[in-house]
Amino acid sequence: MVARGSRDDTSPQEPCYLLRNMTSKSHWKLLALALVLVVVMVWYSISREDRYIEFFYFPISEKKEPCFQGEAERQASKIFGNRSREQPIFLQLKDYFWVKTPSTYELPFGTKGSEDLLLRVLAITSYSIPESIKSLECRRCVVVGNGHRLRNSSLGGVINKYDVVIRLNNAPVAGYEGDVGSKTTIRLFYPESAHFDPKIENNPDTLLVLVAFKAMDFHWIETILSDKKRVRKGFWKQPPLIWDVNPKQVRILNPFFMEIAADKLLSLPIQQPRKIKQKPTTGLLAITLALHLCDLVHIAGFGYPDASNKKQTIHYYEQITLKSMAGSGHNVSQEAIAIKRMLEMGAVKNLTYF
Ligand SMILES: CC(=O)N[C@H]1[C@H]([C@H](O)[C@H](O)CO)O[C@](OP(=O)(O)OC[C@H]2O[C@@H](n3ccc(N)nc3=O)[C@H](O)[C@@H]2O)(C(=O)O)C[C@@H]1O
Ligand SMILES: CC(=O)N[C@@H]1[C@@H](O)[C@H](O[C@@H]2O[C@H](CO)[C@H](O)[C@H](O)[C@H]2O)[C@@H](CO)O[C@H]1O
Repeated sequence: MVARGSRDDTSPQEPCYLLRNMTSKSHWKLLALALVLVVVMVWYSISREDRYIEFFYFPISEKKEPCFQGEAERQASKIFGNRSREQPIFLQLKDYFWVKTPSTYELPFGTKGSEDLLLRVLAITSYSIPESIKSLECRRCVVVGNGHRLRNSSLGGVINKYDVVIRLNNAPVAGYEGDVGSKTTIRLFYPESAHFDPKIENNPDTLLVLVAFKAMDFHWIETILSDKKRVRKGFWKQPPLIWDVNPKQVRILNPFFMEIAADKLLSLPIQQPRKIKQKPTTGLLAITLALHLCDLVHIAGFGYPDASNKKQTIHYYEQITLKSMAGSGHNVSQEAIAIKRMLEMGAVKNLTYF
């Protein structure tokens, strides 16, 4: 006989049994709900950490990638056509002084209307490709984007092994060597992005390549290099007033590369109404340049977070979000498509993920 009140003393019809049955059912429901909540929270935190699209990941190998002379050029001609073969990488004085090279477009896609200011800059800077690059049998290049994906990547050693390391804007090296390396062969910049100490963030022989967006950009570099009276107006952000660089290391990027990046990679109209000024990012421009300068092109640190990911920081070196880019004239989703296309066709390879 079982005593009253013990575990087995209720029959299914009794209210006590029903109550206990209900409680155990709601326990399961609660448990299931908690599980769903945990799954959602894990998924959310992973997606916030910017690690969720790992397509086209290119695992790093210790061996040097085989390099085939002319390979990037072959790929470039598929994307950009053959017209780019005759184009110099950097603008030359002779083309603006002895011959008045006509340009179809205004800056940033051409030099039309900015020739006089440009001439003054070309007279004090240089245009040659350094012997250290020219003499290479095969040019292995890496374009280092400023993306957050480089943070804690430990790619520094791998990046330093390339013959040519291309960096962008004010992306720092000092303090981030383990993730981004310390070698800088070429750095692309414009006045508003020149807020870096050229001596600390570059190597003694780094080429500083000006990407001109407006005639004032030529004027700024002239005042800096010739120590003339600085101009403060006409920039969307005050450029540095002192910038300690050797003019012989400064180059002016041929705006032709901006034109083909806009046209062939993003299908942007080159002649746009004054108000709508859409343009490729400096990173996409650098990839375009690399495909014309190098034999092998790898990229690292490219890729923006999803537009809905409002809190994800975009740079490896500072805490800013996609919001900072509103009004900058870039279409990052269109650029992602262009980069994926280049990855798929094997024109470039990615050291981070995309
Ligand atoms: C406020 C603003 O205008 N920001 C622009 C900044 C800013 O002017 C400079 O950093 C100087 O301070 O410059 C830009 O770009 P930014 O200097 O941020 O980055 C350089 C290039 O790296 C690639 N990138 C960056 C971050 C990220 N999450 N994914 C990436 O793929 C891009 O290809 C990018 O071009 C620029 O010049 O393109 C584009 C940005 O729009
Ligand atoms: C007309 C004008 O100066 N527009 C400015 C844009 O060029 C500038 O974009 C920035 O212009 C740069 C060139 O100067 C680069 O292209 C950079 O990628 C891009 O973000 C934005 C920045 O927030 O401010 C506007 O007022």
